[in-house]
Amino acid sequence: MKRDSARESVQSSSQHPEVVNPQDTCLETRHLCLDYQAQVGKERHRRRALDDISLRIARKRVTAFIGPSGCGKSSLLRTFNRMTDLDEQSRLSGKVWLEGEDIHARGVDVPMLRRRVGMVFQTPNPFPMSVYENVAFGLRLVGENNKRHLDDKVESCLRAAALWEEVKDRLFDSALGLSGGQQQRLVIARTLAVEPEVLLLDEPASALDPISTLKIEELIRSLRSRLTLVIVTHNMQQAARVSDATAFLHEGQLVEYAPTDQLFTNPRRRQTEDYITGRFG
Ligand SMILES: Nc1ncnc2c1ncn2[C@@H]1O[C@H](COP(=O)(O)OP(=O)(O)OP(=O)(O)O)[C@@H](O)[C@H]1O
Repeated sequence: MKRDSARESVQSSSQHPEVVNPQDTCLETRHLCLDYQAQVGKERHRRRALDDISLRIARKRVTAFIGPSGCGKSSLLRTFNRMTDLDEQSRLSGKVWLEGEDIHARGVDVPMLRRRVGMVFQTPNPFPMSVYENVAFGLRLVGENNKRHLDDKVESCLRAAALWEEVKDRLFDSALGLSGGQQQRLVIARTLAVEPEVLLLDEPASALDPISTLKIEELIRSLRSRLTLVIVTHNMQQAARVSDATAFLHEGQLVEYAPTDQLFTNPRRRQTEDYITGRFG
């Protein structure tokens, strides 16, 4: 399909009402573009990482972003808690709403936004302190020092992250002594402690062995009763296993967005089909 015609048809369906109803929407982007400065030899050029992305993310569901390397998956994820602000050279245009609130509106408290929209990265990054203190960290930061409350919260977050049984006898040991998979679940427990509404997961299992990966996938499924999850993954089987809706991106554009079973069994666009059948990417 010619790029222009593909783009036109994508844009005409870019609100994707069939995927997510307005009343079920947690996050929404409209005409979102992200440009950054690329260094080419001695010169700097503006490049586009996200090109006119409009989509809705359903509340208390798992949404996956898939696509070839460099297509903009992580950039899109990072716009949801304004992590893209950290690159002062990049420019964002368009809108992002969280529960109907414009996250770029004047006066938005960005640290509070990042509490509401937590993030977990590819490489587990526990703090160099005990398992207990990792989970209690965010709570202490907001002034919670009551030991009973902290104990209860640490336990409930470790249970929610499916880690309690494995660490209950070593709560005061260093978190750095846990396996990679346990560290990643600990990071998720730490993020849950401040009660985010959204959890962004950027390739959360790609550094883990298959059994740890399975545990993370089970955890993701179990957390959707509690919050909204958005996952970036290179692994299409993983997207198919864990997500309710999947967005396929290519060269910064949203090519197709559909319920996951539909996207993988009956993709509407040729580019999606080529990607999921391994013809490119
Ligand atoms: N601030 C930036 N500076 C330099 N390049 C950037 C910046 N932001 C995005 N890019 C580029 O934009 C493109 C999209 O990047 P992004 O990390 O979002 O892709 P991705 O789909 O997540 O890739 P991967 O699967 O390899 O992680 C890449 O070519 C990346 O190098």
